[in-house]
Amino acid sequence: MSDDAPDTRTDVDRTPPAVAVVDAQSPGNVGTIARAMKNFGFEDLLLVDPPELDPDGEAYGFAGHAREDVLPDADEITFDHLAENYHTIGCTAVTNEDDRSHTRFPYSTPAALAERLPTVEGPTALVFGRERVGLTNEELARIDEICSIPASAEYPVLNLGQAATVTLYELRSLTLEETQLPDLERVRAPEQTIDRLYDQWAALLEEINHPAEKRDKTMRMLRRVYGRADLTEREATTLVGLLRRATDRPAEN
Ligand SMILES: C[S@@+](CC[C@H](N)C(=O)[O-])C[C@H]1O[C@@H](n2cnc3c(N)ncnc32)[C@H](O)[C@@H]1O
Repeated sequence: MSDDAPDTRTDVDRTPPAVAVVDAQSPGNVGTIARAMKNFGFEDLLLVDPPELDPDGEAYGFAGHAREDVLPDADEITFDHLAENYHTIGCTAVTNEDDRSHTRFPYSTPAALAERLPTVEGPTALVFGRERVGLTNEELARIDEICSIPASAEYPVLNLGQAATVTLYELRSLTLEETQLPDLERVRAPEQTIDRLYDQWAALLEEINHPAEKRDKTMRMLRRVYGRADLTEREATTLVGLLRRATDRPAEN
């Protein structure tokens, strides 16, 4: 963010949640999660009972640029330490059958969590479970709240790497002040350029002897079309140029 750009996010807690993975059975999953963390600005990876992470193996192979920091900086901790020192958010697929249990219910979606997490005090951790069996009921019972990704009712269980990636994407407002995407607002056509476009259209309607009684209606239609089109400056000036050439064109014999 540039120095003079207004920061509308001053109320956001700047400490993003840690990401904890419990008993990740495959090193590749740890690498995938580390990469997603780096993509979406998360830094603190906590590993409970991790597999061996060989620097020449799958974890580092899948981690992309996270092999430089997120992965080597990961902390190995116990589940007890996690439960006792963090506000824990257990990520798990929740289904209709879970609505009477206090283990997986109630839940927040990741999008709802992104809104509410800044109001939670102290260190927080998103907790992901094993690829094969997820988080056990005993582990879920010690977790403070549940987060579940809305997915197909027929098949709501994502694989571990996908679940972490979707969740971190939804929570990116907690970590990223800006993304790589160019600001569309900066390239949008200003009002003066759009006015020039309408002036050129009016000149063209005149040029082609569009019936006088239809001109207002036609101009209204054009304003609606361009209003929906959300033109960039470059698009609008190109159209102005083309219309000007059509208007200036000498009459054909
Ligand atoms: C392949 S799943 C585990 C499947 C296991 N049979 C279960 O039902 O939990 C691996 C991990 O991905 C995460 N996960 C998968 N689907 C999810 C969803 N819809 N919402 C939130 N987390 C999900 C959970 O952390 C889960 O422990």
